Amino acid sequence: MGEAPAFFVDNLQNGFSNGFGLKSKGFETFTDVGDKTFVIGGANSDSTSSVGIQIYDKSTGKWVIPTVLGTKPKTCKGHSAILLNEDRIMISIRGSTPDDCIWFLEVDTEYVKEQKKDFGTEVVAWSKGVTGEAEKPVVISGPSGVGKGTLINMLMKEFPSMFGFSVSHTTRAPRGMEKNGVHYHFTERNVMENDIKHGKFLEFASVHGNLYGTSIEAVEAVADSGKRCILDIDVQGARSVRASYLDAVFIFICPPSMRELEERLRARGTETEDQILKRLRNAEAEIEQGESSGIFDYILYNHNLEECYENLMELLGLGGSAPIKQKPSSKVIDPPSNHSVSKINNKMVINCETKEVGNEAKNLIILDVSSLKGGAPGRTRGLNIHAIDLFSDGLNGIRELR
Ligand SMILES: Nc1ncnc2c1ncn2[C@@H]1O[C@H](COP(=O)(O)OP(=O)(O)OP(=O)(O)O)[C@@H](O)[C@H]1O
Ligand SMILES: Nc1nc2c(ncn2[C@@H]2O[C@H](COP(=O)(O)O)[C@@H](O)[C@H]2O)c(=O)[nH]1
Repeated sequence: MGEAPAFFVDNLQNGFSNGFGLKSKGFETFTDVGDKTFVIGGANSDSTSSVGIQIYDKSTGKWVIPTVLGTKPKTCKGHSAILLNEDRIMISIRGSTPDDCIWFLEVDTEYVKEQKKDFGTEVVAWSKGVTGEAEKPVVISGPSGVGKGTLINMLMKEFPSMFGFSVSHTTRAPRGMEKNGVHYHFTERNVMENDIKHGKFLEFASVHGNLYGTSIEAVEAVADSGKRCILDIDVQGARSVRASYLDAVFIFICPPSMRELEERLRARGTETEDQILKRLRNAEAEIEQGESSGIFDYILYNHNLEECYENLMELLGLGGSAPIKQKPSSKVIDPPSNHSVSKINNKMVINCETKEVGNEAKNLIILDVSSLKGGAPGRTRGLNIHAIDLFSDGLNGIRELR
């Protein structure tokens, strides 16, 4: 398979000779993939934002700074790197928090290949490794004023440990009671457009004259918390999500009539007359698409709120006695700063040695990577983690971490 060895570069100081003519700022790893060497850490990092990446192309003898996509790890005080399946590098971050220590840098996955075509540059993409799998997100769409927010609030109130809301970005101004980061991330248009350009959004659309969008991070953060993600987005957004990597359930909420919709919008009292008229004009096209476009798995009619809520719960498998959701156990994996990594078939072995007076202990963390799912630009899920404690007198115990 031509696996590259795990490299460790400890305590490198400025200006060390690394054989590449690369000025080191410390903590780089070098991973060969074909005729490219991926240098991770130090040299290209701007010290505050993230771990830097440079590529040395052996066939041309040139350095390339790639376009870097996905959620990036924060600057770290060292890491180890090992190549997985010739298309991604697994990185374990030293001395990191338990839920932040395994990362993947995709260098030749399908996603990266596609992005290379779009950008016309070298591209690499980060994703964070997490254990377990996420439940299918639920996309809820429907015309403005139909009652989407009301239904979602009821669901979140009744099942707070089960559902989490995907907080969208928008360029519209906050309404009276709306809080930044809770109801929306209220954003300047140029900032949002720049983030869209850099691939941070799962979908976005111009809705009633403002820009709205779901960031990849908003959806993944809910899944990370062990909850099922709910998205409240318009029909254009639902179409984009349908075409994306995200496997979701799509529900369209329909009003009993246009007249009733108008009454609800007016009674809510949050829009100006012009805005109400604009929303009502858009509603007609949205209802037509919601009912006929094939985007949606289910249509719910919100005539009577309680009935509609019952039907929504039924669809989500919460009818009758709802299952009690157990929070997934926290993933206790926290490699110390002096760990090393090696690869045996589909298992990554992180070797964490601790030397105390009179007691030499070896702690092996085994990462089974045979069932990885997802990946950049979201998360790499399905890591399976076990820890083995070896003491000087031999095998002491195996702890199942999940
Ligand atoms: N079945 C119903 N019968 C009567 N009023 C309802 C019903 N469902 C919701 N409403 C009311 O209609 C108004 C609009 O509801 P809501 O704000 O939830 O709509 P929305 O679809 O989230 O709108 P937007 O897309 O603009 O955010 C609210 O005042 C809400 O209380
Ligand atoms: N495509 C997206 N549509 C979104 C998103 N967040 C909200 N919305 C939709 O916008 C309208 C108006 O919302 P309002 O809060 O201004 O009343 C509504 O239909 C929402 O569903 C998003 O991230 N993407």
